[in-house]
Amino acid sequence: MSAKVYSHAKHDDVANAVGKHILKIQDESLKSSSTFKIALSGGSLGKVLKQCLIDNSTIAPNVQWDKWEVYFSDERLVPLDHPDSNYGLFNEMVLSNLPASTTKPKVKTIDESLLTGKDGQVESSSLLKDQEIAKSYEASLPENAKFDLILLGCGPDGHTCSLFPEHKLLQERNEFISSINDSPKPPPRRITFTFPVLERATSIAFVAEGAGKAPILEEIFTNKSSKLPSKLVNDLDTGVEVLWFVDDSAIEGINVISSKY
Ligand SMILES: O=C1O[C@H](COP(=O)(O)O)[C@@H](O)[C@H](O)[C@H]1O
Repeated sequence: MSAKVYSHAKHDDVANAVGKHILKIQDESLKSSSTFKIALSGGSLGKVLKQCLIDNSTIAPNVQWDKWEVYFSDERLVPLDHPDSNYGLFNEMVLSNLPASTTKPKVKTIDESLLTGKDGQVESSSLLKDQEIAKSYEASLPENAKFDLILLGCGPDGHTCSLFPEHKLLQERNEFISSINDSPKPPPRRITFTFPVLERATSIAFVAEGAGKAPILEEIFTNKSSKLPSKLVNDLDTGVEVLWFVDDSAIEGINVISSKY
């Protein structure tokens, strides 16, 4: 299945399209399950999520928050209230803006207690500690690490989750969640979904906006032999649907077929 690209001129329309897709997969998933299992990313996605899930008066009332199980496709190994935390971003943008009467979703975060030493201070990097955090997060994943929807970002270097170009984690086949302590983008200590999790998903949706993303999108969509992590997601042949939600500036001048969602 090849990746489909949905492009809109304005940021608001991109956010609206992302929101419509989330509702579509939510509704389909809830026909056969009591919960909707979604994984989120950090970075620029936070703003998009606020716009579609909180501010959009057509979409917001149809989000069945009480049935959502929220995970993170990658997480930075920092306290949950640290500005670098992907959970922290989601909390700031979305959770903290939910009306008080709304039943909150179940949100699976890293076990923050594993970050700190006996004195309560965040411990400096330790491979074993980071592996323990990854194992503990893996234990909280849905059965068979199967997600209904995974929302991804694409960094200007083509990374997605915390899977970076040419990093050995691109080959990981034994773990669903791996730790990385040499992330080229700060902070260096993170945990991340691996390809076996991405392969099992029902739907994967990238969100990438701005002219700054155009050079990397050009490589992803026009260089057939590229091994960039986001391109490897496009190439998955496990039946997972892969969609891209972009603005026109992110694909300007690129030979890629796009439509409106
Ligand atoms: O470090 C990260 O970066 C990617 C891409 O972020 P963006 O701001 O360029 O959209 C993000 O998807 C990932 O979750 C995050 O940890």
